Amino acid sequence: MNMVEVKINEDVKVGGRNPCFIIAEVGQNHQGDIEIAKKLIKAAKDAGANCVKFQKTCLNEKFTKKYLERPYDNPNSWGKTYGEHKRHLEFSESQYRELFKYAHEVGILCTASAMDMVSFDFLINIKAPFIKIGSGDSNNLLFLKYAASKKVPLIISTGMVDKSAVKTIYDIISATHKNFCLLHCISAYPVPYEDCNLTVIQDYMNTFDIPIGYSGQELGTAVALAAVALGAKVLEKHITLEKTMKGTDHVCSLTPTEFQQLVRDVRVIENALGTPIKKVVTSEIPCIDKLQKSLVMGCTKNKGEILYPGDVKIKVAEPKGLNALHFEEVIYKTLVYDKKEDEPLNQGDFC
Ligand SMILES: CC(=O)N[C@H](C=O)[C@@H](O)[C@H](O)[C@H](O)COP(=O)(O)O
Ligand SMILES: C=C(OP(=O)(O)O)C(=O)O
Repeated sequence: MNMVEVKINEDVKVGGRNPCFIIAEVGQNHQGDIEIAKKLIKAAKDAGANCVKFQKTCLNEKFTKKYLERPYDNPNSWGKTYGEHKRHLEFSESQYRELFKYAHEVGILCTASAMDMVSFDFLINIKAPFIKIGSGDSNNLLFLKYAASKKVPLIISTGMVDKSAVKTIYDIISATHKNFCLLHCISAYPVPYEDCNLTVIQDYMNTFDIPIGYSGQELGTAVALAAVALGAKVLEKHITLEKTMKGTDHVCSLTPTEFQQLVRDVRVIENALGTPIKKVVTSEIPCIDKLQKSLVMGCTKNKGEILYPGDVKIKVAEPKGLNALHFEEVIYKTLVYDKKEDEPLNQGDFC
């Protein structure tokens, strides 16, 4: 496991031995409604997430005019064209300030993905603690260089590209600073389980000397939990008030209750990962006392007689004899006391 930490602010560090940093991705699940956005901030806080995240886009920077004008005719659309749809989902600068203020009052870190350079500057301006760069920019080398030059903490997703592009992302940012994490991500809504390729997390951990995480768009929490067990130090999952709401991402999002269960289970897993040193632990002592086998006499024998293999048995006994691991050491030794069948055999009973 690499021990490198990323410093989000004075109080929050990601990676190393720190608990997994869990991001509740609101994205555009707020339906363009600031009250829903606030409910989601509160839900993220109540669920135990470390951070709540939005998506900030300057539409003319991210999309071509023609793309914005194309019809967006589907059940998740908030307008006739893609531009109208996206405009409906975009909060203004003052709304962002209100949301950041609300998150501060609620007591949860709040940030957004910068979907373009203008939005990146905007987020720096409103003092986002770190900036997320989503998979939509994993091939945007110009943007990545720009982001690197600003030297703010970054969390970067790597959907839609292959490993060589991920190395390029790493090279671009690390040429300027190392205060960033890479997230394994597959960009499909939802991701079929067989496409999650979670073991990429381990490959990233072996390749890059920065914290590695996972941004999951698959259904449910099982894959995300496995990501943490594999070593993810950042975990991002979408959150929604209701999966049946209109919008592309709701279906692959977690409800507040599911998000709470995810956070709870992540913490259980982290606790349970423990140490790779196999040892007897204190909580096993009652079971050792009750059920661990030890050496006892297989038959009645007298002082001076030799203990042949069939004379020593391994049984659960009370009181206990020697740990059964010592079986070989006892065989062919001579008894120094008379012993009845089933009596424990202890150090000093033979020579
Ligand atoms: C790759 C990327 O940006 N993905 C984002 C993060 O996961 C998504 O939230 C998209 O913004 C969303 O799926 C777009 O949906 P529509 O096109 O219906 O507004
Ligand atoms: C697209 C985003 O993230 P990801 O690629 O991790 O889904 C995002 O944060 O806006």
